[in-house]
Amino acid sequence: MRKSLFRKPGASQNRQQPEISASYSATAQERKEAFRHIFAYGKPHRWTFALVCVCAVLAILADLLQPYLVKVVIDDHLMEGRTDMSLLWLVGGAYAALALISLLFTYWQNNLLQHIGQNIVAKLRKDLFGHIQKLSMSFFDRTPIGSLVTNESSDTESISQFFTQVLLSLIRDGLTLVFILVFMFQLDVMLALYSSLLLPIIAIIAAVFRSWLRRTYQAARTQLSRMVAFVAENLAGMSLIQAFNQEEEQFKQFENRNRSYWKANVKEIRTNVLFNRSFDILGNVSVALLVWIGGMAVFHRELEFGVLYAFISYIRQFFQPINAITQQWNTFQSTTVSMDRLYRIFATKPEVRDPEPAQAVMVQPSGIHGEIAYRGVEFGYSPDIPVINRLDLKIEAGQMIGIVGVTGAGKSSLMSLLCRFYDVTAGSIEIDGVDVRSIPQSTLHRIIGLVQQEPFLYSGSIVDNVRMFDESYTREQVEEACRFVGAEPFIRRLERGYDTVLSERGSGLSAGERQMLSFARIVLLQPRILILDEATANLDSFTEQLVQHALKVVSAGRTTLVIAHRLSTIMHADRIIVMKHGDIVEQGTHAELIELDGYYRELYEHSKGGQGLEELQTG
Ligand SMILES: Nc1ncnc2c1ncn2[C@@H]1O[C@H](COP(=O)(O)OP(=O)(O)OP(=O)(O)O)[C@@H](O)[C@H]1O
Repeated sequence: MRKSLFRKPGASQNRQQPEISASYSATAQERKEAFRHIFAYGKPHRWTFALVCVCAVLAILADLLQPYLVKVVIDDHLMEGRTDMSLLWLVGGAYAALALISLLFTYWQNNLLQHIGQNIVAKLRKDLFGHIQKLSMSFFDRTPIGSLVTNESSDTESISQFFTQVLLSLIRDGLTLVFILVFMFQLDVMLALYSSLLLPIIAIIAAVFRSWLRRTYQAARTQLSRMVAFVAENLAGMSLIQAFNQEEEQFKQFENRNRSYWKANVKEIRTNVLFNRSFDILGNVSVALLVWIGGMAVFHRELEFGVLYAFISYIRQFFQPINAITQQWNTFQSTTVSMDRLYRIFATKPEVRDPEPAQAVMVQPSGIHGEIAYRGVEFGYSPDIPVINRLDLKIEAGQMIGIVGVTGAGKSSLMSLLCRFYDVTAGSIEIDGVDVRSIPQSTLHRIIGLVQQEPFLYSGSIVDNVRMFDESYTREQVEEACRFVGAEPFIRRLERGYDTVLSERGSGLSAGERQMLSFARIVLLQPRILILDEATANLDSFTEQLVQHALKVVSAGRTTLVIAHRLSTIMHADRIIVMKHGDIVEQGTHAELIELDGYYRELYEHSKGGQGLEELQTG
């Protein structure tokens, strides 16, 4: 059973909890919690992390020893005028071995790290999806689906980048810097001190660029999400755009967004290039100074030539890790935003919760009779706007009840409360005398079956859609259910019959056909209570007859509540409930209500007059 049945997309008035959006910024305490929560994902991999560190250290040492070896050859061999080749061969071999060691350990380090990253992201995605599935409808009311898709895809990916890139850079590049300084001081303290003067200059450049880089990065991300949101909305509403001939206007709007994104991207790239080039310039200036100062020292025989060579190599390598760490700053920025967002979802507790085991009433779905009682029920999506006002209603087991009322009267809300998509703010709802809040939700949702106004079909075969991918139901059972509700003739007409793969949301079928498949689901799942939000789409008279027949066979023997948009559906209901502004204003059979000459009759006459059809267009 899908929880989204009675959800009005974007209709939320519930603003008790802030929406989880890209612009959300966490408090220091929340950020700390977010870090702790996300770091916990790395904990099971701590030994692998340790191995990564070992690999990183070995690879760095192998890299940094190479200039040192050249220094040995220059100072101890060439400058000494020695002609014996054995040392040259030895050092050459050692150089090649170091290069190989560096390659191997870098490869292992990257492999291990990617393995950790993928494991973390897979677990995070799984946990997030599982958690989102348990959240209440109120959460989905205030959270755009697009942003949840982003959470599930790019936010989890950015967390993985944190473990694979940011952490690695901090470890590898941080260690490289330390080792380079150690090597330099070990070679010549004076030159090392001169070189250290670079550190404050580097720090100033990094600080200046840091905020600039962050701003341009964020601007580019904002423009990208604007463009993605625009495309998503447009694709979803393409039929409307075409029907209203809005393609050109929408294209212009897209072009504007596309251009803004392009501009922001170019700016970001330009800033990045400028930043990298500043380091390059600084690196070249440092080498020039080193050549000058060191050259003078070599000239005066105060410094060995090999040491100068090694220094020049080290100073060149010095900028690489600093550059890399600063580059990772952007990734780190987006990671913290993602961490905040994910943590906020994980910290959201379902508002509708299962009863504590001690208070739970363990009913058997098959043993339920289907008697329903609303007792003094009050409800509102936000505390200040009541939707249902102290409502009392008793429905006998096995009855068929029609619910009518103008749009916004509260019909769907009444049904959502029965399914516990939301909890009542006062009063209670009982099934066979048991408060629905005492029944575990998994049991409750097996007791109540839903047929939506726009039945949701998945991309998959007809068989899978009817059995909701639950393979404990056999194909024969599915076919029998479809035959039972009269859906078989139209299924047989499809090219691949029961194996026809439906496109997304079942768009290849008519509204009536989709409803018939929903009825088949009910026959298969056998809930004791059936809620039907009848399709408003004008069904052709043949399909309408089929749907009517299906409803008749499906509702037999179970308590059925029909939110009626067409009078023909509920004229023969045992009782019709007439709702207005969250209250039941009239109830009785069709004949009684017509006789009463009240609100129902008014609606009836109005619909007849307005449409010239025997329909009650209430929805
Ligand atoms: N998810 C929601 N968040 C906030 N308000 C909502 C939500 N769903 C419905 N409402 C509001 O609650 C009131 C009752 O809506 P409800 O959907 O129950 O009416 P309805 O009689 O079923 O209408 P319709 O026939 O159009 O489906 C309306 O004012 C509606 O705007």
